[in-house]
Amino acid sequence: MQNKVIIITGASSGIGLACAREFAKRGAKLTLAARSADKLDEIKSELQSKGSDVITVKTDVSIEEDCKNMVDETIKHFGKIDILFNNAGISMRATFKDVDLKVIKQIMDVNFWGTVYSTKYALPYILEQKGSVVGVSSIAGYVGLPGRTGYSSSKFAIHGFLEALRVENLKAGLHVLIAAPGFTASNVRKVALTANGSSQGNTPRKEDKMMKAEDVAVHMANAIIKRKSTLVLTFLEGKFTVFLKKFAPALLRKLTFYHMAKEPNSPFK
Ligand SMILES: NC(=O)c1ccc[n+]([C@@H]2O[C@H](COP(=O)([O-])OP(=O)(O)OC[C@H]3O[C@@H](n4cnc5c(N)ncnc54)[C@H](O)[C@@H]3O)[C@@H](O)[C@H]2O)c1
Repeated sequence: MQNKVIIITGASSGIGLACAREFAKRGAKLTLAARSADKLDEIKSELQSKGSDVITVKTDVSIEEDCKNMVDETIKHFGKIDILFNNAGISMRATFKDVDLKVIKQIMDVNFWGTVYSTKYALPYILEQKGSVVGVSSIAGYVGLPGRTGYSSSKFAIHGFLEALRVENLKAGLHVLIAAPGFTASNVRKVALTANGSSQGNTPRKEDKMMKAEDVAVHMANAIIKRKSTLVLTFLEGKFTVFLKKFAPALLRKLTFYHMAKEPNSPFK
């Protein structure tokens, strides 16, 4: 990753922040994008004190103009883009029967449209470098998860978008990685949207029993360097789910239902 220019969306916490630290450690030059300028500036200072070349761009990825600006600022400072790491994302916790449709729309705007806008403006520069577009998906992008209709839809949509993009640019030398971490300790569950669009405010799972974002970041960096097409992390929630989806989908539906229904205050039983 030495001297590669990488844009990371959603770099202010969780997997995005851990990737910023990991990629910087490996010599990358970074554009850190998220909505909170203060948080980004703290991270920039930390990484700059270790000698990294880093800029921050306050960006709401659900706003097309912000994504264009993120790319323009990167080109202004670094002159090229090698890798776009589409990581910004939000989740939900409500059944479709109860959920306000604005919640589904908000999730699509951030997870799907954020990826589409960012990729649209960064792609011409990435093609010049024969670089990489990464989409941080989820196991919810392989199997529809109950209580997560909007989240699963957004991740399935990312898979379709990135798979098509990969084939379209086969001859141009573009690398596309679809990465699906399993449960990883982060803010994603705490800030997940409820039926009326408010934040859930707490996590229903034991975050300390999950993968660490720092470990996920090492796998992400290795998968980018090896130009892998997919990365599915963890056996039980990850590889096993993808295997069952292919060979025993009815069994997977039952296991998914009972596994997710066990969560405290699960919105479905
Ligand atoms: N943590 C997990 O268990 C897990 C599992 C699978 C996939 N993922 C995916 O990993 C990615 C990162 O999530 P995380 O777990 O680190 O959660 P997180 O909540 O800690 O991080 C999400 C990041 O996205 C940013 N973000 C949210 N909305 C944004 C917007 N409109 N514009 C710009 N930035 C925005 C947040 O500020 C934050 O920096 C997400 O796409 C998530 O779906 C997470």
